[in-house]
Amino acid sequence: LEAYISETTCPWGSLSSAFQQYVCPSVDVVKSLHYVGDDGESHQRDDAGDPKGNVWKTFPDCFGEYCVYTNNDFFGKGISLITTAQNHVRVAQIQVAQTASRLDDEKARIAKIPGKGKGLVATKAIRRGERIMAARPALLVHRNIFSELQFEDVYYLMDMAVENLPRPRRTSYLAQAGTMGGHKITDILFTNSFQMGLGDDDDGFHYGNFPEVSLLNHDCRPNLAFFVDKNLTHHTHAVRDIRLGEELTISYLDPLQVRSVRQERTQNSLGFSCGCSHCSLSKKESDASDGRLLTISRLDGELSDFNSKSSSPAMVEEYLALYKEERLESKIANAYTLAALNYNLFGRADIAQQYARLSIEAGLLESGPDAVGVQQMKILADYPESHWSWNLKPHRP
Ligand SMILES: C[S@@+](CC[C@H](N)C(=O)[O-])C[C@H]1O[C@@H](n2cnc3c(N)ncnc32)[C@H](O)[C@@H]1O
Repeated sequence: LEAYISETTCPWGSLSSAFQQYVCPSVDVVKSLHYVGDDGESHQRDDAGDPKGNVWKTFPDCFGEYCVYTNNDFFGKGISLITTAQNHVRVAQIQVAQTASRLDDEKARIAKIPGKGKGLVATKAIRRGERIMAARPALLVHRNIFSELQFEDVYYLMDMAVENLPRPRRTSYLAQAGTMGGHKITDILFTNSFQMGLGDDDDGFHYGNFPEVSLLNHDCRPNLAFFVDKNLTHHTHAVRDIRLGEELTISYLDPLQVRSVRQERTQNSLGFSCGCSHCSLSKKESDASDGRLLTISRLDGELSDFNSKSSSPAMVEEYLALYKEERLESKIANAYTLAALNYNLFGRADIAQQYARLSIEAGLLESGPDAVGVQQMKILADYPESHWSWNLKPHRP
């Protein structure tokens, strides 16, 4: 028995309605009203939608502070954690509808991508702002196990965590590529994980594995942005219009770095030689790109120094033009934030508001509605003249 519940409304009144429709759609959530317990019988959930009783299993073999915790029902598909008791409590307290991960099958299909293995390609034209996927983790692993435990103990915990997942979840975990070699289950984690925090402290740092997301290859100029929200859901949205047949990509690294640094990172930390179009530019084109990235970095420093005497509207416009020329749509929210703040410092409320709205739109795709930067730009967009930055450096053309 399942209930279909409409969830999510967009809180951002100041955005264009076309954009809101993409970023904050109303979604049908499948919420199961019954669950199958360990006894194999069907049981009813309580009013909050959670199964009665503790459905987390804790396994007796722990190493140091780290144990395996598995819940066959969490997020509708099951999850295993290798973590401390404190972090287990943090995850167990998350109250979300039991929605399974979803990839809109109408938007993408699996394809072989030359030089990259498998990947996802668009099966229809996709507009900027459209959601591609919302995915839930199969495995969360505390990062300290790799520095604090012996390798044999790490492998034992990894094997146990995956072995205990429900069969479909285990199968999708094992279907992911592992490209670094060594212990297969650990290799899969390193090839396909995202670093994420479960709290504000260092103890919250984990590697999260989302099998549905793992088919997305890397591009230094990707067409998707992603973020993981506080309920551990991984969201991917289009950051520009995408053509039918185009590969869907995310960036595994900071796209503002110059080519040699990006390539060093993919080769030495991620274990592959990047074959994306931006890394394949001729030396001349790549040198020009690196020059723009270095200028962006210099202008960023000037525009972030709110006492700087040299900042000007022309500098802001040059900075944004370089972002566009560099095709940095997947990481442009911060640039619009700096533009909004600087125009507000110059006492130009109208332009500051325009850039604050662009920053909110980009920020919703890059970091989600709860991000501090998005909240702050909302205040500036609505009340520029009450903002701390208002007219501190009046600029008269
Ligand atoms: C998360 S998986 C992506 C899906 C993978 N291609 C597959 O077949 O399952 C990451 C791996 O894909 C390959 N890959 C991703 N982006 C690439 C790129 N830009 N250039 C070359 N290989 C890439 C690398 O082998 C990398 O370790």
